[in-house]
Amino acid sequence: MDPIDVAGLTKEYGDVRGVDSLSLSVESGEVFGFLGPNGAGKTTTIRTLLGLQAPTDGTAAVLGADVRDESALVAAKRRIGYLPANPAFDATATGREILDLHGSIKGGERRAELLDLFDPPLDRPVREYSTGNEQKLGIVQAFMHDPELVILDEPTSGLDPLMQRRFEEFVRAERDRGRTVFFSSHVLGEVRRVCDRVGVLRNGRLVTVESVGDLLDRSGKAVHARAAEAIVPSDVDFEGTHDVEVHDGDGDAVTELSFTYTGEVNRLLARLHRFDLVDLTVEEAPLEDAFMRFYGAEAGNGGAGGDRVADADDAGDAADPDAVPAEGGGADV
Ligand SMILES: Nc1ncnc2c1ncn2[C@@H]1O[C@H](COP(=O)(O)OP(=O)(O)OP(=O)(O)O)[C@@H](O)[C@H]1O
Repeated sequence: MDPIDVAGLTKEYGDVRGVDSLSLSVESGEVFGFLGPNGAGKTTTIRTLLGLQAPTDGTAAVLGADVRDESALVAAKRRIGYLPANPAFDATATGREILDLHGSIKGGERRAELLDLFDPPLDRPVREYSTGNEQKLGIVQAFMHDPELVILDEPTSGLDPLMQRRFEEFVRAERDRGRTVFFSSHVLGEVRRVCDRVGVLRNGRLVTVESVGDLLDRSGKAVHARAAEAIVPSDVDFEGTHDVEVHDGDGDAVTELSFTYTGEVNRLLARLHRFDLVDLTVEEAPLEDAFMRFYGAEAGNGGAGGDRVADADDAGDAADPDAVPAEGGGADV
């Protein structure tokens, strides 16, 4: 049985369908990215997988435990790490107290190692934490009991670039240790760097599941060339070229040329060989282009230079029942 197995999962909030007939399997030892525009149903799916809300229809199982079977799920969650979208830790507790509590419930054999990597200020109360420090505490909390499966809702939101990269490296190393990681994201760069497969959700429905490699192949190459001769778009109208743009060049170039190419690079070079080129770059096309096709019109704009495809709508999750409680009880974290 796969670590995450979902079939026909539907979650309705009154008239609103948060997730609609979702079927998905996440395989052991893979990093699976869960993407979609704001309101697509990512958090709904994740909270349902953790048993924090009951499905309206369909089935879902994590590490073999049916999410409707409370005792099986409580047992399975000891082997699962979870980071909610907005971790609502007890604001009066220090980071150390929160980790102590979590450790007493689930264990904490990797706590020191994780604190070396992600170093929240442990002796300060969480109410004094910045968003990024709270997120770092959440990451330590999610991984410190060395879970087999880790489910993360936008794990890098609020992290600075150094910490984001550290997190990516850490997740890749976890995958290499055979761990399974499922996380939602709006950040295409991290998805490309870390994930083996991605699923894209839109309006509660899964629109695609594919490997990142296949997505990149389909996205093609971004080609930029500068030529010392006049070139018109029809000159590069050969198989595999898309979105050709031609501009007047400056300096030693007469023409600046750019297009997307989906095909074999050797064939491209053979075709370009006849031009008097002064410069040529062939690089991976931005993944945004592929994702925008799936996201559709309602998606936000990734923006120049950025790799977020839609801004996270931090609506808040203050009443998150999965937050580590302040004191006593709360075995089901
Ligand atoms: N508690 C709730 N009550 C009513 N509607 C809800 C509730 N939670 C989510 N929804 C609705 O369900 C749909 C899916 O929301 P969800 O939060 O799962 O999306 P998301 O993909 O996580 O979005 P984001 O990227 O903005 O975090 C949205 O239409 C949302 O308004």
